[in-house]
Formats: sequence, structure tokens, C-alpha cells
Amino acid sequence: MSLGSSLGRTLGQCVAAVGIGAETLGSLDANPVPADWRHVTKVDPETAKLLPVAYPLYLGHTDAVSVGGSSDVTAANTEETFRLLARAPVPAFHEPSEARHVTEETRELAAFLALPEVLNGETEALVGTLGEGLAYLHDEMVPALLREKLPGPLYRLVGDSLADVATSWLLEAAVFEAYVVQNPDSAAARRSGVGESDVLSPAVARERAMVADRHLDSEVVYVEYSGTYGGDEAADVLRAVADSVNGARVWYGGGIDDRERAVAMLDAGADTVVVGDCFHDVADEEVETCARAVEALGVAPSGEEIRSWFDAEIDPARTAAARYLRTTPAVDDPEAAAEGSLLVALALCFGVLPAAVGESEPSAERTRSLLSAVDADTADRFEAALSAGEHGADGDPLDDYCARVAAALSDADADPRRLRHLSLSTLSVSR
Ligand SMILES: CC(C)=CCC/C(C)=C/CC/C(C)=C/CC/C(C)=C/COP(=O)(O)OP(=O)(O)O
Ligand SMILES: O=P(O)(O)OC[C@@H](O)CO
Repeated sequence: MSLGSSLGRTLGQCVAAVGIGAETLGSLDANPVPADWRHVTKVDPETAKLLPVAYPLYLGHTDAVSVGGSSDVTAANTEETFRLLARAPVPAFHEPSEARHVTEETRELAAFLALPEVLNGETEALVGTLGEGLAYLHDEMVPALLREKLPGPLYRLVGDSLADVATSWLLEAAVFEAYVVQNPDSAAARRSGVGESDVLSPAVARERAMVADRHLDSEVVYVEYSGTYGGDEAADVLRAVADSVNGARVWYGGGIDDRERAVAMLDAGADTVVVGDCFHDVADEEVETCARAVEALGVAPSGEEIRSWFDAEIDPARTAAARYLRTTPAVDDPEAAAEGSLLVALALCFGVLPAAVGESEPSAERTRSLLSAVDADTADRFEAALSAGEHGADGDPLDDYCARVAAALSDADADPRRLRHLSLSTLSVSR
């Protein structure tokens, strides 16, 4: 070895050692997942799980949206979910449970890819699915993309090497979520081969988290009780895990449906709580509330009539909307926020409904006047949230959004614009 290369190597080792020291001491944070995210909302693209029509408002209170689920997810319902979430005021990232859910469109719309790797499941869930996913990217998705973008002769010349580079780049830009799956009775557990005997004690969870953090370089260690609240047992696991990791973020998910539970998991050491089902409940409640209101008020009530009906019939504190908003410690008055958001849902429903039943032309103006009549402050926040997300053309974001809501309300199955994910898509109104 020459003097030059030996010196270079020694210097490299020193730099690496300083890097490791700095990371251990906490002064260098190379993790691209923000440390200050406290609350992530998980949106399942499965068609039975809907997005509230007032989602741009609700999602203004969360730090980011994770798109993914273990059952009945397809590339098509994932793409539709991302198209809708382009109007959300916070980043939406993609957590695929299968590589084929990653398409050119989801890649463009997602803030980043978050790949699950299960620390206490079958080998298949740690490296098997990932290997298949990488082969799919390298052999199918990336070459298809390059064939589309490059002229034929150039593709034949450099296509293979570019596919190598692009696959490495995609993986480099992805983050890894190292799951500890603790609820054997969940779709996530079935998907990852986790049974009763695989549930980890705090001490073993700590050891696996150390492997994820120091050896696998996973950006997130995710304590997952999907569908059920982990309580004291989860708090013990979180304390053990949070104590042992240097660079990884610690996330908790499962059964968070009120403030106490969210705060308990954050206090036990989670950097972030992930809320799933409780958000989809808001969408189901919107459908029920709108159906009751249509039944009582017909298809074209005034803003004042909507407001009086709401005040007489709905106790905001007891709604699913308030339950979801209470999971976000940053929301000062969840009941007031729930009231405003439900009124916005009603105004959107009644703003678009006359056109959907063929009684008038679609009109953002009608929706805008209903919005300001039911709750002017929340209506302003709603329009601001819509403007903060991406929307079509240069025109009026509300106009664009009303067209989406109308597409959700459309009952023509053949209509290619039909949206299946917005709550109002399941509202049944005679036309
Ligand atoms: C490389 C590319 C493009 C893709 C890789 C795709 C991979 C690695 C997928 C991993 C799939 C896997 C092992 C999933 C485990 C199950 C799990 C932890 C899922 C996350 O939970 P949710 O799917 O949100 O759970 P619920 O549906 O129960 O809410
Ligand atoms: O649906 P819930 O129980 O809130 O769980 C959220 C998330 O951890 C699922 O991966």
C-alpha cells in the first residue's frame, strides 16, 4: 500500500470514527425522518376505508400521512389515495405492503418510500419481500420507466447500467421502518408471520431495536399494536426501545383514540404516535351525519338551516371527529375543531348535492356561500388548507375540490372520474 493511500485510509477511518462519536453523542442527526413529528395519520387505501371529505382540515393538525395497509390494497386504490392527498397540507409518504403498489405515479406523489422490515416475524417479512421488491424495481419498473423516457438506441446502450443506478438511488432515498409487531391478532401480524410466541418482552425488543438502529440503519423502530391499544405493556417496550436507540426514531401505533393514550405513549418514549382506524371512523361518521341531514333538510337547504339542524342534533364532544382530534396533542380545543370540520363536511355535501342529483349546474359559489354561513372562520381555514396542497390548473382550488366531491357523489359506476375514497362516495341519496 502506498503512503498516500495508507494516509487516505487512516484519515477516512478518523472521519468515520468522528461521525460515529458525533451520532452517539447526539450532535449529528443524519436521519431524514423529522425528529419533531409527534403525530402521523395512517390512511389505508383499501376501498372500504374512506377519507373524510373535510380531510384537508383534519390533516392540517397531523405532521404527516402514511399511506399503506395490509389487506385489499392495490396499485389503483393507492394511486387514487395519493391523488386525493396531493390536496393535503402535510407530506404523504408511501408504506407499501407489496412492491407492485409502487408505481411511477405513487413515486412522484409520495414524499418518500417507507419500507417495512419486521424484526420479530418470518424471514420472509424481513428480507424475502424486500428481495422480491428490489428485483421488481430493477427488472420491471425502472426499465419500463427508462424505455419510456429514453430513445430506443440510447436505452439499448445504457439501459442496464442506468437501471442499476436508478434502483440503488430509489433504495437510498427510501427509509426503513423496523417493526416490532405485538398484536398477533392483526392483519399486520398475519402478513408478517407473527404468532403469540413471537411477541417480544421489553428486554428482547430492546436488543432487536439495537440491531435495527446500529446494524440495519433503520430510520424508524415501530412498536406496532395495530388495532388494539398496548397500554402498560407497550409503555414498557417503548421505554426499553427508546433508551437503546441512537439514530432511529421510535414510533408507536395501535388503538390510539384519545389524548390520554397518545400522551401516555409519547411520555413512555415514542417520538411519534401513529393513528389509523380512528381517522377512518371520522369518514364513516360524516356519511351518517350527512345522510341524516339530507333526510331532515332535503337536498338544497340554506346555510342557516344546516347550522340550526347541527346545533340541535349533534354534540361535537361525542363525535368521532373530536376523538380523532383529541389524539393530536397540538390541538387546543378538539371539540371546537370537530364542530367546524363537521360543518364544513355538511356545507360541501349540500354545496355539491343539487348538481349531483341533476337539479343545477356544479357551483363552487354555492358551496362557498354555505361554507361561510355555517362557520366563516373554519371555512377560511379550509380554503387555506386547500390552497396549501397541490391542486389542478391555476384556477380556484375550491372549484377543483368541488369537482372531486361531485365525482365522489356520482353514482354512475361507469364514470371513469368516480372517486371511491371520499366519505361521500357511499352516501345514498335518491336522484
Ligand atoms: C422495494 C419495494 C418497492 C417494496 C418492498 C415492499 C416490502 C418490503 C413490503 C414489506 C411487507 C411486509 C413485510 C409487511 C409487514 C406487515 C406490516 C408491518 C404492515 C404495516 O402495517 P399496516 O399495513 O399499516 O397494518 P394494518 O393494515 O393492520 O393497519
Ligand atoms: O389503526 P390503529 O389501531 O390506530 O393502528 C395504527 C397503525 O399502527 C397501524 O399500522
